Amino acid sequence: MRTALLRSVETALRRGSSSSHFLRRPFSSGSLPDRKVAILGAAGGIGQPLSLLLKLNPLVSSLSLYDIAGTPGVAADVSHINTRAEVAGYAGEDQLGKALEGSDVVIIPAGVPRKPGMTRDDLFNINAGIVKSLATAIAKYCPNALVNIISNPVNSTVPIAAEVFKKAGTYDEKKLFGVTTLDVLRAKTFYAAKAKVPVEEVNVPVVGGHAGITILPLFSQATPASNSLSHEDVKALTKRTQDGGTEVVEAKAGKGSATLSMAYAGAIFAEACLKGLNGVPDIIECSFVQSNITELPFFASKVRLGKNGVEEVLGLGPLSDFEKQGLESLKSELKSSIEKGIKFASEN
Ligand SMILES: NC(=O)c1ccc[n+]([C@@H]2O[C@H](COP(=O)([O-])OP(=O)(O)OC[C@H]3O[C@@H](n4cnc5c(N)ncnc54)[C@H](O)[C@@H]3O)[C@@H](O)[C@H]2O)c1
Ligand SMILES: O=C(O)C[C@H](O)C(=O)O
Repeated sequence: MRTALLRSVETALRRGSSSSHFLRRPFSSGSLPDRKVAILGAAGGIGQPLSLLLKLNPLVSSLSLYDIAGTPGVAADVSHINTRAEVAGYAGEDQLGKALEGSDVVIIPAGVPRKPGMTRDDLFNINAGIVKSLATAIAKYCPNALVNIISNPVNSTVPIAAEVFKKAGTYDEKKLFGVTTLDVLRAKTFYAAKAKVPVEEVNVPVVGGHAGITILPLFSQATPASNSLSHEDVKALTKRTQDGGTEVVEAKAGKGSATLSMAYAGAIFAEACLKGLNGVPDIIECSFVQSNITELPFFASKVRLGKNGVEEVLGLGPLSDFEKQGLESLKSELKSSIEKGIKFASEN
């Protein structure tokens, strides 16, 4: 019974990952290297299911769960699952250093989520300070870790972390990522339903940023290609992908934003980082990173992950006229969100 359940979870997880090795070996770690993953905000709506998914991942040997409160309970709970990762819970700022020391990957889902009617930028006033203080601790305790930022507004929180690391003298642009994987999952899911193709075979790059029109799915590059989609269909799919987060926020009616799908997306992206660190070739995911593929200093696109983090930021590829227009329209909002983050980090 347990085996059958685990098998179906593994199969689902494997299908979701474009790099397709998710949880292939749930119980045997073989000769896998030791890898410590820290989750900051681990007691939250995303943090808890993300902790569970990483506890199931054989690439993780040590799972460090940090939050301002509640993590001893989450850690005790997931630690009873009989998989490789040793779990430790840390609560409160005085334990943050211990939580971070020796981490290979740090994932940050700490901070407040949206309520209906809010934009992601409305979270800036609270979350900017949270990300800044967590980035300061990362610079001190695990400056070589790959950092995966989930906390919104991602278009600003990633530049904030970059500034903090620059000030601390630890910045390595290859190691800082804004997690945009959920945009990709949404684009894949919505496209598969409309184009009537098997969802597990679909790939769609999503570029730009992570808020409203800055989220730009490139359906002209979707595979398998579909010639049954009209221009109106592509416009509607684009809009639904851009509004995917809001769809969940409204459905949750004040109880927060995407948590379960985000945990899954975060687990896929963290696994891609771990595989890259472990030397697995051809690991490609979309992420919001320092970039020179446009004139903007940070931009989401496909990136190749490797032993040092970002090995290569891949270009946009051929765009349809509609996508070219979308790209031009997103630039001013994305630019000002990036500048807002940089300004905050340099003034505070
Ligand atoms: N990148 C994305 O695609 C994406 C998707 C969904 C949600 N998000 C964002 O993720 C964030 C978290 O969402 P959630 O639903 O899990 O929220 P939540 O309120 O359920 O959980 C947030 C957790 O962060 C903790 N926290 C607050 N300050 C902290 C600090 N200084 N150090 C450590 N932990 C701290 C809280 O105690 C809480 O447990 C939000 O900003 C949300 O907008 C991003
Ligand atoms: O929409 C939100 O506020 C959360 C997240 O950014 C998402 O895309 O689900």
